[in-house]
Amino acid sequence: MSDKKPLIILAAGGTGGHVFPAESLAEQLLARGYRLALFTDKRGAKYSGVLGQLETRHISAGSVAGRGLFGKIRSVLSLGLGIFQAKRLLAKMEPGVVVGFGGYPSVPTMIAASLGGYATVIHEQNAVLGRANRLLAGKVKRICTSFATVDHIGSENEGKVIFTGNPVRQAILDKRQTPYADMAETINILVLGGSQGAQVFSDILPDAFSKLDKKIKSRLSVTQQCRPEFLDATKESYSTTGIDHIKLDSFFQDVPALLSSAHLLIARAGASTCAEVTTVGRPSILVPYPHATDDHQTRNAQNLETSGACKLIAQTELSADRLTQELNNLFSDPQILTQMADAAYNAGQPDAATRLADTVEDLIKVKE
Ligand SMILES: CC(=O)N[C@H]1[C@@H](OP(=O)(O)OP(=O)(O)OC[C@H]2O[C@@H](n3ccc(=O)[nH]c3=O)[C@H](O)[C@@H]2O)O[C@H](CO)[C@@H](O)[C@@H]1O
Repeated sequence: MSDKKPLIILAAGGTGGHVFPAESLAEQLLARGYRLALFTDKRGAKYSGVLGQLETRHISAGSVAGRGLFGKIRSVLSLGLGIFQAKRLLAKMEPGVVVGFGGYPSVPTMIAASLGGYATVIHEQNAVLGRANRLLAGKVKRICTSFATVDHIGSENEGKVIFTGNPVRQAILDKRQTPYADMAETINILVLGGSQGAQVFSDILPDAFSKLDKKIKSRLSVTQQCRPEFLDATKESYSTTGIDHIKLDSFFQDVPALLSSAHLLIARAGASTCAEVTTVGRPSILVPYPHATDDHQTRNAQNLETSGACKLIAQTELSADRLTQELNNLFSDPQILTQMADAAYNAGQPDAATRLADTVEDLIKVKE
């Protein structure tokens, strides 16, 4: 048998949520001496970081849920072409394992890989199996999950499930060592709305903060991500609140540092946000984006709520008064926040990338 380690193919593309875990796994596998290739669609052609350095093949892909009859026909044709392209490439490249990260760009490669009898793994970032992964679950060898409980896996697939967690970037992992800070003077509140920002936080938070008990309000320092089109209006709303320390931006580059110094995170419940707040171990109020596919953000947040790490407030129940009440309660007894911070830390999965890499490696060993 040759000493050369087998090639591993990563099938990923689309939004950051599907691409970040692929990046973390790539770093782990390269460090273990594996050769890697990336199969992605045209939109994923230009990745920075480690994925950008991999041998890359473009595979035709189309959303299975294409719109209208014409859209559906085009999607099916793109998918068919993608399966054909992937099948030929796989036969030529002979990978040891093929790993998919959800999203439609991964589907043709994963279908071709399972039809070809290759060892296959999918990783799911949310607490509900996404549509693409649902299509693949019955066909692959392993299903790696980011949460302890995940919907729509199907009882027939339970035996393949490995709870690895959702890998986060190294800068977030580095902050896991920083203890939750005492609120001696300033209370740092960080507000994040996912990668796009969330209008609801611009609409409600200035009012909610302005009504807080005076003793709490005078100590507040708020760092809030806003959608770019609401930056000016949000600034205006804060101008009458009497809160001196307000920092607004449409996207913060230093989330690891901001999260680490936060006493409370108020955020949407996207997969990476949930993974990051638990890795660092900070308490949170999560308001799931109500239109996420299959309401997966609510299920993500429920997983954290069950472990005592967050307070979940549905957007339909979110009002300035409700939030003021929650915040007054939380900040009047800092022990609650400390307990939530501990619970978040305990729910964190800092070894997610390692466990994902172990799962891939184990499949190679099984094959040998
Ligand atoms: C609206 C929507 O459907 N969002 C989905 C999208 O996540 P979406 O990308 O919206 O949200 P996530 O929470 O997964 O990721 C946000 C990322 O942006 C970073 N960040 C955020 C704000 C900022 O100012 N700076 C910054 O760096 C966060 O640290 C995090 O790493 O894909 C996820 C994974 O499938 C899903 O769980 C989400 O439901």
